[in-house]
Amino acid sequence: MHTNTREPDHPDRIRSYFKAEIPVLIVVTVSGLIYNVGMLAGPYFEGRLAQCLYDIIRGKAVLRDMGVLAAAYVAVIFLVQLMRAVKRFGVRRFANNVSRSMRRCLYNSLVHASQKELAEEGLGQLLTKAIADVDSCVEGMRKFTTEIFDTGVVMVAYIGMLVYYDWRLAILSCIFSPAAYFAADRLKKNVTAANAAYKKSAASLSGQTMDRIGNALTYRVYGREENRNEKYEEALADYEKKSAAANLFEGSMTPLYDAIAMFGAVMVIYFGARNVNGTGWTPWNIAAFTTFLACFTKLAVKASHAAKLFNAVQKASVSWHRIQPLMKDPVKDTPDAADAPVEKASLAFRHVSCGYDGADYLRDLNFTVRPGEIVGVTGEIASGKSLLGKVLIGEAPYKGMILVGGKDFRTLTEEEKRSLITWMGHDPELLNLSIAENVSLGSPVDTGFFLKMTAMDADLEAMQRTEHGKAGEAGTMLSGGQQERVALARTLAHARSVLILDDPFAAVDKTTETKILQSIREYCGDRTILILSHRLWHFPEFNHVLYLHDGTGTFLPHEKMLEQEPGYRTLFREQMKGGDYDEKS
Ligand SMILES: Nc1ncnc2c1ncn2[C@@H]1O[C@H](COP(=O)(O)OP(=O)(O)OP(=O)(O)O)[C@@H](O)[C@H]1O
Repeated sequence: MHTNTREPDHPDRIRSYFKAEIPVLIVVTVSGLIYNVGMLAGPYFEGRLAQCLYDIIRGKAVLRDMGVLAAAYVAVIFLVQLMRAVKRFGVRRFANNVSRSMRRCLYNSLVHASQKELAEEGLGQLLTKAIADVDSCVEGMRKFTTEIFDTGVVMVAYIGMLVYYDWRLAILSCIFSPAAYFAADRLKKNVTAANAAYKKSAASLSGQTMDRIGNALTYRVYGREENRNEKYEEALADYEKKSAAANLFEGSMTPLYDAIAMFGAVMVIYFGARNVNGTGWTPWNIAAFTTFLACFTKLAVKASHAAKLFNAVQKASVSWHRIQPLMKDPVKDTPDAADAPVEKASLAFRHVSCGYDGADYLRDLNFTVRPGEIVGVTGEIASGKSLLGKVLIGEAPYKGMILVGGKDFRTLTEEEKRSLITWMGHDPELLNLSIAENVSLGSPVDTGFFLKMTAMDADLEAMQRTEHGKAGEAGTMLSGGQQERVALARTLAHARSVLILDDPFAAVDKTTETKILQSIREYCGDRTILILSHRLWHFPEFNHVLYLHDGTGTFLPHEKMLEQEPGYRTLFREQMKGGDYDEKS
């Protein structure tokens, strides 16, 4: 959708969101001031009308005076209400714009969050919680902006009016509002706690829902549906309970504040009557009494809103603190990488150690791969092949030094990393688009060429489909091997200087593997290539082998590796006997 809104300069600062909306906030301020100061017209005219009626009865005024007063009243109220509509529209617009900015920021942040982070928290939970927090934060900002005028400005105006009429009675009658505030403050902890519990429960419920949908087949096949249903019902019951508690707290606050604040009304009626009788602090007529009482009643109602505002701001600030770490400057996509020239870049590891959660799974890796070279990386299961790839896309931490094209990897920006390194992981991550769109990702590339490179052209022909056919949700309209080859075509279509392919041939037969590898060699002539694989068929043709074992790596040409590393020798010989390969070729 087209929008004129400015994005906040610092998405992690709440002030920035207000700053980005200054034009809208100016409209809100002007209309808000007119509306709220205009609210005094009500009590003022009501007082004047009551006085006029009294004067008519006593013969001191005529009906026409009443008519003029009433007409002026209606005109002023019309203007005031018009300003109210303008202000409301402005505040809504402000809230919508902020919500859009925050959601965009959140989406960007989640898209760029590390796989590890997402896997640990659970995407469903993270998303639901974060969206609920954005909503509650924006709602707090909206209420704050509204109430600054509808409550703040108008309360000051009403208090000014009360002081003007009788300052002593003003103090006496208003003392009850702070008491309502005090009650609000005492209760805010409960409101916050009930809300936090409600959000946690909502997140857990959506996690369970996603789990139930995503793993439906597994539950059915293994007869665990009943079990899951029970868990789901439990989560649902918990959600209902927490949601009711949160709503109850919020809903019961306002009547309580109103009741406390209304005590002041008793003071106004008692001491006001004395003023009219001439025995109070200030001599009053009927108009003064009516205006004072009307002002006071409106003030009391506003005071209860102030307590509500307090709760909304409190709730918003709790939510804001939770989402603030996700509100980062948006990571910009690289300008079409498929178009940018690919520079030759070597890859060098110098005393690199890496792992997860502070542990070094691999230690002291040292090797250099030059442009045009292919290195086969292998090792036993869970030896750290994928870890090596993850390090090179910034998904796993490392110590030591990695040089890409002579530049320290650590000092590269996200954009620079993406313009140098292309990675293909285990999960094809196909989008629910056409096969061709999955390859191009919007870049003007010859998708047919890359699909041919990965031998997908023959499959499409056999299926009597074209590259413009759908890949299905997460690629489910294709077989596992086909999904992998579409993902490989995508990687090749966007290949930069360094290409890391993590198990690219896991689901293809030997003939196809040979054919694809041949195409890669021809197309990727000057690129630096790392093939992480446990299939060693083509390793003798590679420039070097990196054999991962015992928490470190040996880097040698294949023949030397066979001589020096008995583990590698065994792996290779086992496979050459045909044990690990299908023998379709
Ligand atoms: N996100 C993670 N957090 C913590 N440990 C992890 C994580 N991912 C992998 N590991 C562990 O790191 C080790 C290396 O895993 P990795 O996937 O790199 O091995 P691999 O050689 O590619 O395995 P395979 O041959 O099965 O593909 C394993 O012990 C694994 O359990």
